[in-house]
Amino acid sequence: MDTALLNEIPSLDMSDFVKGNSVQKGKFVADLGNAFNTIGFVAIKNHGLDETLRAHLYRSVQEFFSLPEAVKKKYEFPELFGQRGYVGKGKETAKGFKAADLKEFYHVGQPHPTGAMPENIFPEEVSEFKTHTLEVYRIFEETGKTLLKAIAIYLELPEEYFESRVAQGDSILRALHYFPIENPDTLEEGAVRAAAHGDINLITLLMGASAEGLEVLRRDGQWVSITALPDQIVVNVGDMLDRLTNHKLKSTIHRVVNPPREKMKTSRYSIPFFMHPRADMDLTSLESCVSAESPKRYVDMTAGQFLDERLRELGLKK
Ligand SMILES: O=C(O)CCC(=O)C(=O)O
Ligand SMILES: [Fe+2]
Repeated sequence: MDTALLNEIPSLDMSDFVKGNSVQKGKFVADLGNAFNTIGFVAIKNHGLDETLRAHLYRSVQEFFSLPEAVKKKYEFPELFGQRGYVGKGKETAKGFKAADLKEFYHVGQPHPTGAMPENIFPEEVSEFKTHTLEVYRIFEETGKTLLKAIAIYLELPEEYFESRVAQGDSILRALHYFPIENPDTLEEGAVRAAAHGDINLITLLMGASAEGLEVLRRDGQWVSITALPDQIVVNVGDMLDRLTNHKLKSTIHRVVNPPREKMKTSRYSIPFFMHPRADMDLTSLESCVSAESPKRYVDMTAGQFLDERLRELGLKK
């Protein structure tokens, strides 16, 4: 299967890996690796997050973003570099862009941090925000670990390779609100919901959003729209896994475009989970991924050093 130029991302069933026989498991590993080696994105079903919890989480998230600005700002702490709590409109600008993204978001991180990461902050006005976000965090941490096992096998590493590196890692659940665009004529030049970017982390797990808009940059330069079906999540490679594998697994550029004019005044909600390792994980490219045809591309760094660099580029850290 040549997945490089598909109009859609490949769709896989995680139960083939978790409960399947060795043939099904092997096929899952090969398909996942092949997709990550080409388009960098897959859709996954039987991922562990049930529909009721997803709906509840969206309800809590929408309730939070509907609060008055002054209340939301109580949860904004610039000294945490946007790593916990609320990050207001106009605060994050994609690497290499001038106009800030048209979004606001809320970050819930590792409930049991080991390194320098701060404790979580929860809004007291939304009674179930904490339980819903932490429950989804816990589930996606497990789903992420399962997928990293498949990735380890694909890379011919021990299946448990990532386990110690992501244990109590710095993953983040990001609840995003792309607010209504009241007057498209006064938008700053080039301002979009999320400008083209690669994710920082190892892998990203994205449950179905409330509206379309997500696009992925295919290797031939074409933007392809993707929508997760209700029973699927979208999973993509982030820059850290790209570095570790010397670009064998590809962190694919993606963006969220503004809606057509007649839908400008509607909100879009989306909730990605960014699977991060612990800050001390060494991202030096694996020797098996470096060769004469594929020379080493990246400077050696730990995950913590790389995150720090990226937070500065995003304008979240001075
Ligand atoms: O909102 C989406 O669908 C994607 C968001 C995204 O790419 C990100 O926050 O990194
Ligand atoms: Fe992203």
